[in-house]
Amino acid sequence: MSASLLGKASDKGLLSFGVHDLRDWTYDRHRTVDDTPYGGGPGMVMKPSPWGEALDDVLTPSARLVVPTPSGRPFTQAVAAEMAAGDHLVFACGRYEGIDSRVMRHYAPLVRVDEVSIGDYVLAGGEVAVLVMIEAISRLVPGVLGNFESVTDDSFAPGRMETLVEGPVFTKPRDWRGQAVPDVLMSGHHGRIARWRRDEAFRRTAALRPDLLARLDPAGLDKHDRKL
Ligand SMILES: Nc1cc(-c2ccc3ccn(Cc4ccc(CN5CCCCC5)cc4)c3c2)n[nH]1
Repeated sequence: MSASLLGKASDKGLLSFGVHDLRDWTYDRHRTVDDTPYGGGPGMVMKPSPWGEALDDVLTPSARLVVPTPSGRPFTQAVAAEMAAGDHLVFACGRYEGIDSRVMRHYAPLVRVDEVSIGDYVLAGGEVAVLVMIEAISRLVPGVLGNFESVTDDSFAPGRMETLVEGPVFTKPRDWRGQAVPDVLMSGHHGRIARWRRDEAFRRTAALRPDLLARLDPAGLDKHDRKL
């Protein structure tokens, strides 16, 4: 029995994973996957032919091809939720300076192709970006997370803001190094606790992520509070 989140999901038959080695689709002695860029420039570019052979074997008509790249569409919670609704995701992990652009163009008429960035910084390849996306997507698949609670409310539907706007959290002991847990959380008054958490969440978000605040639906948050 696996201990990991994804291992458990796999054991439960909620998700299945396959990892493929691009070099299995090379046919030269050196198993070449890269070459110099046309037009010059730094580094190497991944050849289109191994990718074409591999993706012809791995893709299915209902698959969605996800290609991490520094300049792609931002990967957000909403994109994660969109991808979690699908039944087959194929992630193409590039290296070097990226994959020959003709590969994405070739598959665009056949399957949904998304070139996606996980942030405005440059990694050495797509693998770590894919791990980030797999974790963010998998936790939104029903049954994968044990505590899938309170996100069923439509104002907190997965992919909305429920995991991006949160207040401070506390657990035992009640006093730690001279800091006490806020009294309201000990009151047992769920209405007051919900309101305090919402206010703290807004306060933290205003301070750290004012850009998110603009997109928040206060009505939704209020509605959520009333539900508690
Ligand atoms: N969010 C995020 C995703 C990635 C990511 C994802 C996948 C791959 C595959 C390779 N790399 C490395 C790399 C390095 C530099 C460039 C830019 N370079 C400029 C000059 C002309 C050619 C292109 C592109 C790719 C990747 C990087 N980084 N950050």
